[in-house]
Amino acid sequence: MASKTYRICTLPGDGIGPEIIAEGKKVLQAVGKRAGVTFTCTDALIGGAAIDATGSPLPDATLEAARASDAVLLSSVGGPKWDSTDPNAPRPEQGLLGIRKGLGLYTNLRPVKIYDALAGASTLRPEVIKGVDLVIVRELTGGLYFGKRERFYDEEGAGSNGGRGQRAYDTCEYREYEVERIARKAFQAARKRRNKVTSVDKRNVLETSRLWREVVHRVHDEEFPEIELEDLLVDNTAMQLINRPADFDVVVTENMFGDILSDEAAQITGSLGMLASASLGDGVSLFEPSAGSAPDIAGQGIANPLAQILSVAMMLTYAFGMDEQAAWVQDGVERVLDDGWRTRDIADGSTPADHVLGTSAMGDKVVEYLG
Ligand SMILES: NC(=O)c1ccc[n+]([C@@H]2O[C@H](COP(=O)([O-])OP(=O)(O)OC[C@H]3O[C@@H](n4cnc5c(N)ncnc54)[C@H](O)[C@@H]3O)[C@@H](O)[C@H]2O)c1
Ligand SMILES: CC(C)[C@H](C(=O)O)[C@@H](O)C(=O)O
Ligand SMILES: [Mg+2]
Repeated sequence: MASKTYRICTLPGDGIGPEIIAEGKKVLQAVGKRAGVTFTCTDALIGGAAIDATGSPLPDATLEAARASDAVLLSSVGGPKWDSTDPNAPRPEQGLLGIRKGLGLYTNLRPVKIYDALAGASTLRPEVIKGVDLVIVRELTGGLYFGKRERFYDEEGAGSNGGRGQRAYDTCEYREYEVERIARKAFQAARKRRNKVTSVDKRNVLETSRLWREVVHRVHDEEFPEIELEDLLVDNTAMQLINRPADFDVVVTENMFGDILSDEAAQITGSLGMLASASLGDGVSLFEPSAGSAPDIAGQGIANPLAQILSVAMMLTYAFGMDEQAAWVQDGVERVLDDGWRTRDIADGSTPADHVLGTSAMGDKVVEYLG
């Protein structure tokens, strides 16, 4: 009988993207071989690479290929090469936002977990980060990222240069159903974890936040009364994440707050290079590291591929229901770390030089330790 085949649309993107996605594919192929499943990976263009080749950060062909696949594995986009001063020039990040919107990926899960072996890599004291195991549930297709925006000249906009000056605005908008569905995802996630949700907003200032809090509470009271629900203002959350990170279980918040808080939470683990993410909607899902294209280390073969590899584990769980195989990957990563193998970003003074691996060698190591 022919083995089951899953078609994966792979998007290498820019900077370290092509280097780390190669390691994700390597691990995926090793899992497929052991599980008797075929994974076919087909690359498509996104971000700066797509701008260079086609003029668009998200060519139609890419969105079509993503829609026709069983899952999408993305790396990262962006870099100084495409940082134009022309506000109308295409930006790589538009490709990422476009595919999130195009696939209707309104839920972004960003798990943050401390690996015992990496406790020393964090800038926080070991007793503060002990037991940290939280997930940020970030709303991904609304808010400031997708609101009406404009930049224009007017009299009032003038700076010290006088005359007509520039003026710009972005708008933040949320509809009730958008808050409702992400709240539901957060409570459902909490049911499978420690039954606690922290909802983050800025209700003392923003109307969208007042709507957010109201709707989150309604969904809670009507559908998930057994879950513990805590409200926190976003500025306080930024502080509490550093102060008492182990107290958080599920943190649900709107798009922009989730972007900022997830980088902060990632740093609790010591490196952005460890944080995987899953973007889910009602159709094809997308899996990607939370970090960016790291232009400062691109092309050197030293980037940490573990977030990409852990994104593959999330893909196995969420897209294919292959929990057992996802655990092979997660356990493999954990044992690699337990045995002292590191990439440069998570190495410290006590790491022997022969245990500091490059990107590709780290991918090989995970394959060696699978399961
Ligand atoms: N999902 C995405 O595609 C995504 C996410 C964030 C930023 N970006 C884009 O990436 C570009 C660079 O942004 P930035 O420098 O602010 O953020 P970044 O996440 O690329 O890098 C921040 C720091 O973390 C380090 N880092 C990130 N990933 C790493 C890895 N895998 N291994 C080791 N170190 C790693 C980098 O070297 C850098 O010092 C920008 O164009 C930005 O828009 C893309
Ligand atoms: C690159 C950028 C558009 C993106 C975001 O802000 O969502 C990134 O920072 C992320 O966290 O995935
Ligand atoms: Mg971000």
